Amino acid sequence: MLRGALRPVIAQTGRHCTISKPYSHTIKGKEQAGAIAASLRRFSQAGGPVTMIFRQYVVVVKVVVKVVIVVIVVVEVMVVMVVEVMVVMVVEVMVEVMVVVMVVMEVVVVVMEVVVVVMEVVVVVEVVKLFDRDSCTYTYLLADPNTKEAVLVDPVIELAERDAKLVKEMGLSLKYVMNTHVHADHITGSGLLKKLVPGCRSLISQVSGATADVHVHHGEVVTFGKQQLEVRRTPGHTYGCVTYVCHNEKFALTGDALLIRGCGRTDFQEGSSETCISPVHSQILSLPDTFALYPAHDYVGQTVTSVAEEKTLNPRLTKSKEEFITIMSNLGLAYPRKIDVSLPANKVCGLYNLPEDLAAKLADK
Ligand SMILES: N[C@@H](CCC(=O)N[C@@H](CSS)C(=O)NCC(=O)O)C(=O)O
Repeated sequence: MLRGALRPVIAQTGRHCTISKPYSHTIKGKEQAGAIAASLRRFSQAGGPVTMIFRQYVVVVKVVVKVVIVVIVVVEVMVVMVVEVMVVMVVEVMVEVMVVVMVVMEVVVVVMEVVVVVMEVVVVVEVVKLFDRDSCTYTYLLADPNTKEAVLVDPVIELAERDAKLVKEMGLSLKYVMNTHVHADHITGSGLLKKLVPGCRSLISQVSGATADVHVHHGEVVTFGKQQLEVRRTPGHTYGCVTYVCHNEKFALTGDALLIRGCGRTDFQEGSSETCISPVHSQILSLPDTFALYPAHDYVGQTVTSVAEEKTLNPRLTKSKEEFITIMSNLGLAYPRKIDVSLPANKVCGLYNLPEDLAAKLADK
């Protein structure tokens, strides 16, 4: 279609024909254009002043169109190439990033696996509970399974051989034989165990006033293998009472300062109901609720409690100081049967003024 292509035809008055306005026609194809051109040519030869420039005009338009098409094709090809190159580069970068992320994740997984294995191997403390039916005393054997180093807390002299046998059977290296306080109801096994298990050392708080190889103070840490027990003063039952806290494994050995649903009596050995309740709250019941609490005695068969339980259910320690003092002055407990032999013996790790059978046992070793 070449609509308007003849507009520039110049029309002037001729001899045979007058074209009074610009010729405007739609030409379809070369044949029609040729026919019109021929008729105009005849008209011109007849004297009509016609200038035919439409052919050139069509040629120019065709060339321009072809150039434009070529340019479009070239641009199209270039754009496709550039896009392809960019897509390839982006995909390559994404693949590389994903590879790096996967490598990092694998490293993190390996590190976490190592941490879990190390924690399993290092952090666990074996707690073995031993019981003396006569005095209702709990003795605790704590061991680091990694290094095999162990400590024995609150042993009873009559059962020292049982404890020494267990230590040997378990292949443990007994570092300390220790007490939470100077006991009034039984003679400690510390002295005899030092003989039965050579190399172990006796340990008690400085403020207890008892002799021992090692004296500890409030805030100090007792170590065995990779394990630690923090020493916390909890006076009240006796002046020298301490609690041993194992933060790693979230438990505490409370001695007689806190018993399950009760607490140690305060009517002898510099005991004091006035000073008892405050340290029990600040040093034991201030631990996280989930901490397990292991007492030195239980008279009704209970074995373990927790901070949460005792904070809410202990019938003595949940009371006000005044109510607590009243309760403690009315316990009506009988004087401990063995107090007269226990106290002097325990002042020297169970090595003084022993009953005949125990003295003989000790002499044999
Ligand atoms: N009957 C026992 C002694 C019982 C006793 O008095 N236990 C003490 C801890 S050992 S000194 C205690 O504090 N008890 C508190 C309680 O509420 O029971 C014996 O004769 O050995």
